[in-house]
Amino acid sequence: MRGLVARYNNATVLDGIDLSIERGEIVSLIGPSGSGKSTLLRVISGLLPPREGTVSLAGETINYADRRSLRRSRDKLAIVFQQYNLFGNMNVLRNVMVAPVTIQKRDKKTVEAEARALLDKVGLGDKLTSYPDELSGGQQQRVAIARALCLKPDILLLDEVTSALDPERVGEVLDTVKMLAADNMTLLIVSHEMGFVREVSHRVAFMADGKIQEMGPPAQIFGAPQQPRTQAFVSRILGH
Ligand SMILES: Nc1ncnc2c1ncn2[C@@H]1O[C@H](COP(=O)(O)OP(=O)(O)OP(=O)(O)O)[C@@H](O)[C@H]1O
Repeated sequence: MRGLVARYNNATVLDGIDLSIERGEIVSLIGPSGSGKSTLLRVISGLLPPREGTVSLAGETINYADRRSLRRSRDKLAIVFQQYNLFGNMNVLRNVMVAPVTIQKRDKKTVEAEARALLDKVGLGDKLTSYPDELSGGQQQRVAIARALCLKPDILLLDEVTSALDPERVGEVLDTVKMLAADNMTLLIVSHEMGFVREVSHRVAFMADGKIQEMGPPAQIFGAPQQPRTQAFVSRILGH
């Protein structure tokens, strides 16, 4: 990402974001409420077109005004939201299979085998025929993660995936993400779970006022932050 600027109406929410992520790298965005973390994920995934700047994925600059370019980028990146947005009228297996089969036009049998394997992996192999409203929030979120992975993205964007969960359900979803990390998945994570961020990230970016104020390995950001604003933020959260 280079020089990314985003605005809602006239309010500048991203104010020149430069960030590059290597294949297999796990980068987390932290920062105060309203600093633009979720907006950055929305811009990357094409939900909010950038006003300025560029995003390139595996060497190709995404043209957000061009549907074909956007389609190609959507084959390479997937996003999981705080609200899992599963299709209520489809069972778990169908939820995971529908986009690869209908949008990516992949072979149904192959997709089904992959979907079953992914659901097994996230611990839901016995829930294939359940409907979303028969599952807990944590289980639904794990289905949403399996659904995103079934698209075979190069990078997975995770937007506060545990924020809507009861505290006792947070751990199971974080464990699922840790499993992806162990598989060398490329991840861009927005999370308020600082212990998790510290454990799983290769680099952490501290955002405030629509800018990356400081970026470094977790040991730097949490242990020896360089910028006064990072210091203030970290000492406030560690104080809690
Ligand atoms: N749809 C929208 N319309 C107008 N303004 C918006 C919209 N979504 C977000 N904003 C504003 O953009 C700014 C950044 O919001 P964003 O959700 O990216 O912050 P965040 O860092 O993810 O915050 P949080 O940690 O609370 O989720 C905020 O000031 C917010 O009020």
